[in-house]
Amino acid sequence: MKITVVGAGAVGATTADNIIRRELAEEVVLLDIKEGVSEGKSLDMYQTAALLGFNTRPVGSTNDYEKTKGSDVVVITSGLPRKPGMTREELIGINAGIVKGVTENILKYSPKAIIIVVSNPMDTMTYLALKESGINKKRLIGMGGALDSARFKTYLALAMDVSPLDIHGMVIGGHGDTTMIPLTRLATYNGIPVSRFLSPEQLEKVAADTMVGGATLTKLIGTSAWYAPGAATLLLVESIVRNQKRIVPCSVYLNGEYGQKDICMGVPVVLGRGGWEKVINLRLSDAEKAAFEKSAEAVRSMNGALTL
Ligand SMILES: NC(=O)C1=CN([C@@H]2O[C@H](COP(=O)(O)OP(=O)(O)OC[C@H]3O[C@@H](n4cnc5c(N)ncnc54)[C@H](O)[C@@H]3O)[C@@H](O)[C@H]2O)C=CC1
Ligand SMILES: O=C([O-])CC(=O)C(=O)O
Repeated sequence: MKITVVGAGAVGATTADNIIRRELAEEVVLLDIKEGVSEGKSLDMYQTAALLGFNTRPVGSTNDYEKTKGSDVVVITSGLPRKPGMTREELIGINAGIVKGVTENILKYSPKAIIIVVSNPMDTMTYLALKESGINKKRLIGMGGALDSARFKTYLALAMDVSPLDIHGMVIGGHGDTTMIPLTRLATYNGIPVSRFLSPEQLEKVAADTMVGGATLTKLIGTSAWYAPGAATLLLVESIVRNQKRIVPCSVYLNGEYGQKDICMGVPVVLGRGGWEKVINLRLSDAEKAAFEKSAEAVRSMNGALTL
């Protein structure tokens, strides 16, 4: 097994570090355009092997795609992160060019790779990568819902003062401050609806905090988050590589599912060795359906800004 992570910045390096610690591959290639950075970070990570006890080999590459040859899974994190006060959507101008170029280069050397897109605005970048590459839709997966769901569970756990491990919940829709849909009605505390423990006002606050989860961290840190994004990306990679068939909300190409066509946005999918293997159809309430439609409209209008 060989995995490549493009972009050795905050999210890319954290993702690679998580992957090597879990020994998900023999080799993990970290590629960046900045001279020496991916080589340096890979060597730094490898120096933890003797301390932490793993055998995966991280390899750095300054924009040399030959080194990525034959990768089974590729994670694309290259691109600008937002600054406080910005939306993810404002990154489209620069990141579209980066994601397009990176996808082309990756597929030249790893034509069979499963590609996970992290760069923002993620739903539109996933759509772009799919349209430009023409690869099988099941091999293109956008990471957003895994992170948003982790934030949702964290805020629920904090409000209830319980362990996040006992909370189940999902966020679907677009990965944007106003487009994500925390499914409060379906969230449970080990199978018990969370509405038994929190008031409607408390649940509304949890949902609102979840939606601006990324913006809150960007304001605090000065750039966007990386620990939870790196861990959420690991969840996708692990389910694929180990064929775990986990259900994870991911941005995938919809062709009629959830009433949407020709769009990538977040829905629960089963992840295994084939990529996203099937969409899980939730029975949404009328209000949730309306929120999904509104979210799709916003994502679609962002996609309209692409020159395909
Ligand atoms: N989908 C999600 O849930 C999340 C998405 N993101 C997005 O991920 C992206 C990366 O964020 P950070 O790692 O914090 O940014 P960063 O600035 O720390 O790292 C980005 C890296 O990409 C590299 N890069 C730029 N152009 C490249 C190219 N053509 N080829 C290879 N490498 C290139 C840069 O040199 C830099 O090292 C941003 O677009 C951010 O908005 C971040 C967190 C969560
Ligand atoms: O907030 C951002 O711009 C980065 C991101 O997508 C997230 O952390 O959810």
